[in-house]
Amino acid sequence: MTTASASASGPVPGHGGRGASGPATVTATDLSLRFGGTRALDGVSLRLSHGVTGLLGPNGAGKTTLLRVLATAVPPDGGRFTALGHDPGTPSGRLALRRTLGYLPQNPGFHPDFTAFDFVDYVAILKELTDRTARLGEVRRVLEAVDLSEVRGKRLKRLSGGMRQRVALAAALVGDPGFLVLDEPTVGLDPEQRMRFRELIAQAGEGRTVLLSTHQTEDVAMLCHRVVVLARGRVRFEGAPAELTARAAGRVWSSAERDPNALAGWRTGMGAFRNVGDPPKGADLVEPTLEDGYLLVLDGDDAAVGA
Ligand SMILES: Nc1ncnc2c1ncn2[C@@H]1O[C@H](COP(=O)(O)OP(=O)(O)OP(=O)(O)O)[C@@H](O)[C@H]1O
Repeated sequence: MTTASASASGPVPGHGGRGASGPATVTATDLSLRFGGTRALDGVSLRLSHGVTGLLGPNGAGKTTLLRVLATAVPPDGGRFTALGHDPGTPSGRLALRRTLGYLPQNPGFHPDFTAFDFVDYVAILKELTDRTARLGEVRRVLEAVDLSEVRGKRLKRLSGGMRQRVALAAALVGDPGFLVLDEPTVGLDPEQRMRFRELIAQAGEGRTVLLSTHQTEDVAMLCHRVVVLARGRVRFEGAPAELTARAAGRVWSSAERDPNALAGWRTGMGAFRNVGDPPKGADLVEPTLEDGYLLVLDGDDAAVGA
């Protein structure tokens, strides 16, 4: 298995097999989970393979809940899934899966007085790396992989938000997991940090199954070989990013005023309105983006929230 040990500089790689879809490594069937009257997951079925799959969806779509289920943090009420050949429905399968899982939760819960090294070492201990020499070597390796060797002795409260996100990624990479679950890891990063982070995730996706939840359609366009769109606890789309973009072919147009018949419309930096939906006759059609396809896959209400 390739590890994420390359330098963090340079462009985001179009890593091997980006457009391909290999054999399924994670298969979920009809997953459901309710919180009181809320159906956070309402019959989610999907298949993941090696490489980075993006998970898009508006606020409250169920993304974090799905990631928590797949990371075995919470059991589903219904349905099942297998990951890397393990069935978390059984105690032994759950333990085996946890041993090969890397999870970057939405709020990693850092102890601010830990140094970067101590935090990752603490995670390594929790991940049962019992041989001290091997464990410390692994901590150094993952901190090097995310380009943080130089600040490993700094307390977390003294690191920037972007550095802390990289510490969280390093913690998720401990033990070379086969399945990496990342919940909005690029949130709050500035554009340069986001590019560096995307490269790290792309590297992590080589030879691994990575599921990445994000609100950034550019994250998906730049590093994912597959994309799943979730809304109201259901899968609305599963396929290649180019297929999602293609959904908007002939359905995006520019106009001087907002088109009231458009499903969604917004003013661009150039002052014109960009509309998605069913264009009127003679509309000034423009090239679609993945975001347009995403908005079209969500219907009216969801699109308003998801934009
Ligand atoms: N522990 C909980 N108790 C009650 N309701 C919950 C709980 N966790 C999630 N929910 C509800 O389940 C639904 C899905 O929430 P979830 O956090 O999975 O969405 P999300 O797509 O990750 O949203 P966001 O993009 O805002 O992070 C929401 O309606 C949320 O309020």
